[in-house]
Amino acid sequence: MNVRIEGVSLDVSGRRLVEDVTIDVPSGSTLGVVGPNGSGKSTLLRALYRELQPSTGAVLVDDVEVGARSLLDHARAVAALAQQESLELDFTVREVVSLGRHPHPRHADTDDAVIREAMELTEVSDLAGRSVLTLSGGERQRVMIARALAQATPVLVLDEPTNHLDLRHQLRVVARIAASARTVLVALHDLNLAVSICDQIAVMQHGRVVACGDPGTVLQPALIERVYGIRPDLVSHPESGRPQLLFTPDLQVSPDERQAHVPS
Ligand SMILES: Nc1ncnc2c1ncn2[C@@H]1O[C@H](COP(=O)(O)OP(=O)(O)OP(=O)(O)O)[C@@H](O)[C@H]1O
Repeated sequence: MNVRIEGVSLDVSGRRLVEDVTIDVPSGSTLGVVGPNGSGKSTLLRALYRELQPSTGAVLVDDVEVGARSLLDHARAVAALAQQESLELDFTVREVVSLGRHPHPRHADTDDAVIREAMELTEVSDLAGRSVLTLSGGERQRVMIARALAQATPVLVLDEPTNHLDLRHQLRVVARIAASARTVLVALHDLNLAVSICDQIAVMQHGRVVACGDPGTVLQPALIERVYGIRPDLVSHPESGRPQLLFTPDLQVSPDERQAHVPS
């Protein structure tokens, strides 16, 4: 299913947080949404999973406005991992993942196979019988991703799925989801991961998309410096030839700033 975000503006509590965003996400492709803290990534994605209604414009999934579908039909089309999912119930990992099957008619064999596959991809099968209340941050995050996968939707919205994930899971889990047949919209902070796994990247700043397109073309040092205030060096990956960004930490601290951080 394709996704089209068409002239979308979003207001929350009387404040415009996203302004006039238009992006086409072809069926089966992955869109990375990047940008500094507070640039509007989560707010934009919330319109995809119907937590926010556009003030102007429309979000279309498979050419149908998301608000025009019944909640059940929407849940069969779009699954989402929000940034702050609470998990306070004393459920086992398998029970939480199986919640993803809720929008579908019960079919034990299919449900088992889809749940098993989701748990394998996110590498939580070994945790199946554990209470989610006992999990580490990264383990919980992988369970929440597995729940979204178990919903088996053609469109997947992931808001910072790499939160809490270690290097292996950042590189394996999220990359494998992006490579799947699903249409994926994913907010990411790691620009090198975005370059590696996304078909196109939208860069947000102050609620607007300031650049969108092929990752290698969009993520140029000058644009990154303008948006983030940090200038990276651009190199080619020695094996894939893909562009990679090298960042140098800003270690220059003035004596005054250094003093300000010392507790008295
Ligand atoms: N309910 C709200 N009321 C008022 N302002 C809000 C509300 N929710 C978000 N904002 C503001 O909207 C802006 C965009 O927030 P959003 O969460 O979309 O940013 P983000 O790009 O996802 O940031 P981050 O990288 O920190 O997750 C921020 O300035 C935020 O403070």
